[in-house]
Amino acid sequence: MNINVVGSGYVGTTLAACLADLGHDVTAIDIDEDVVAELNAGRAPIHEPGLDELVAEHAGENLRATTSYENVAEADATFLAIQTPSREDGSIDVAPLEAAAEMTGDALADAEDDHLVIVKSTITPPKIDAVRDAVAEGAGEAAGRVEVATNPEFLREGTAVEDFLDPQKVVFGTDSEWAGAVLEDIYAPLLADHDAHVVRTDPETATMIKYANNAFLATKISLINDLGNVCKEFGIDAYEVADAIGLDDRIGERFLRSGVGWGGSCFPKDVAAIIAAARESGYDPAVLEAAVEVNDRQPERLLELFDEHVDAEGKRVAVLGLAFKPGTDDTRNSRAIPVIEGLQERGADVVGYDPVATENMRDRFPGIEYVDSAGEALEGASGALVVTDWDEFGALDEEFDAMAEPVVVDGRRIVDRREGITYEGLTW
Ligand SMILES: NC(=O)c1ccc[n+]([C@@H]2O[C@H](COP(=O)([O-])OP(=O)(O)OC[C@H]3O[C@@H](n4cnc5c(N)ncnc54)[C@H](O)[C@@H]3O)[C@@H](O)[C@H]2O)c1
Ligand SMILES: O=c1ccn([C@@H]2O[C@H](COP(=O)(O)OP(=O)(O)O[C@H]3O[C@H](CO)[C@@H](O)[C@H](O)[C@H]3O)[C@@H](O)[C@H]2O)c(=O)[nH]1
Repeated sequence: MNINVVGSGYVGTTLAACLADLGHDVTAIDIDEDVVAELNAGRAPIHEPGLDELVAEHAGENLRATTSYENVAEADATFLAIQTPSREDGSIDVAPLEAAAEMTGDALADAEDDHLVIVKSTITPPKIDAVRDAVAEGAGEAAGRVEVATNPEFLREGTAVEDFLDPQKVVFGTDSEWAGAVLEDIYAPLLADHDAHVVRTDPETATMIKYANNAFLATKISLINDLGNVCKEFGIDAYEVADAIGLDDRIGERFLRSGVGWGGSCFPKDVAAIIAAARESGYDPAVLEAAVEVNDRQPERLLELFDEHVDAEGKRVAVLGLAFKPGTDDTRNSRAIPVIEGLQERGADVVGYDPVATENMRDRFPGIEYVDSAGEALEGASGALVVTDWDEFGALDEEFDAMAEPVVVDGRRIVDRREGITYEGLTW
């Protein structure tokens, strides 16, 4: 099929490259000229394992990028994978998505053929009408049928390609059999090879499934963090407890790693958005509000543990890990942000290290020192705070010997306790 993907960020690039890999003819549209140039040069504009290879394989063949909406109508369907950032009150800002929807609609004004516009972005159920209106405004009385569907995305950063190509479930939110059939056709090459569950529902329910999914997982982590904090009070290892409760398959072993909390572009934004949407409708989701509160407290707890060992004022302090999780260069809502802020408030000279996320963090904190290895960060440091569970931190050993004060406060249980360092885990 001939498919457009509007927006070439984390989701859009993965989607475009994977659809090309499934044999579709894909046009990626982005307003950012640099992103378009990267894609056309055969490089992924973001760091994601396996993505560079897919883009390199398909660019110039069945994957091309452009800043123009001119040929949108030539495709069978257009995915919208545009950012939906948080506003001050936690609700999502759909203005960029609406703008893209309107531009897509404009491009469909003269369309003779039917065209399905598919919202990949994460939006709360009440916002779907805004996208429908924006598309309809542009498309007007197009000769062909133009409809809006939702198809939320469940990929995780760091394993995006793998998750997209081997999903546990795909969710089709459609208003008509025709729209459902278009989505079935798009996903047919993928579903032929994988026994993923296919959930067929209406557009609003589909987006609620996405929010419920993320809210549940984020709350699961906050719950294990809350329990982990209790464990720490009692001198009990929260990981031993988590491993044991995870054996109960009603609980499940995954997403039970306690530590400095959840960050990233999705959990914080999505939990805030569903809370804001619920409140707007008159309901206060108390458990979700508590999940956010626990999450906000974890970085402060990490810093308080650090205070017990080191007076950071005027000292060089290492922050190991800047990305919100390993495997990505994404620093959006990384727990490293409140940790660095807390260290700065304490008057520390912060030195940060991350294998891939330095440049993104530099935009947020241009004034701190960044180094090229964990060893360099530890050299002369009075303490280290571990924020991201990159495997390489687990292999650190004699690097700790070069520290001025060998204190390690580990927010991810990745560093091994060893002789010569004072080791403190957040919940163990
Ligand atoms: N990042 C994830 O892991 C993930 C996973 C599932 C769902 N989501 C959701 O998917 C959506 C996109 O997230 P993302 O992380 O890929 O965002 P992103 O910010 O990385 O990418 C958005 C892209 O859209 C482009 N863009 C903005 N306006 C445009 C326009 N009018 N026309 C063309 N391009 C335009 C931007 O230049 C940017 O490249 C969000 O709603 C997010 O919540 C994200
Ligand atoms: O046991 C755990 C698991 C995760 N995390 C943290 O939780 C955050 C999110 O991790 P993860 O879910 O692996 O990454 P994301 O890429 O943010 O993926 C989530 O958000 C995406 C965007 O909506 C969804 O598509 C995915 O299904 C959902 O897992 C990170 O800060 C992790 O460090 C923990 O603290 N403990």
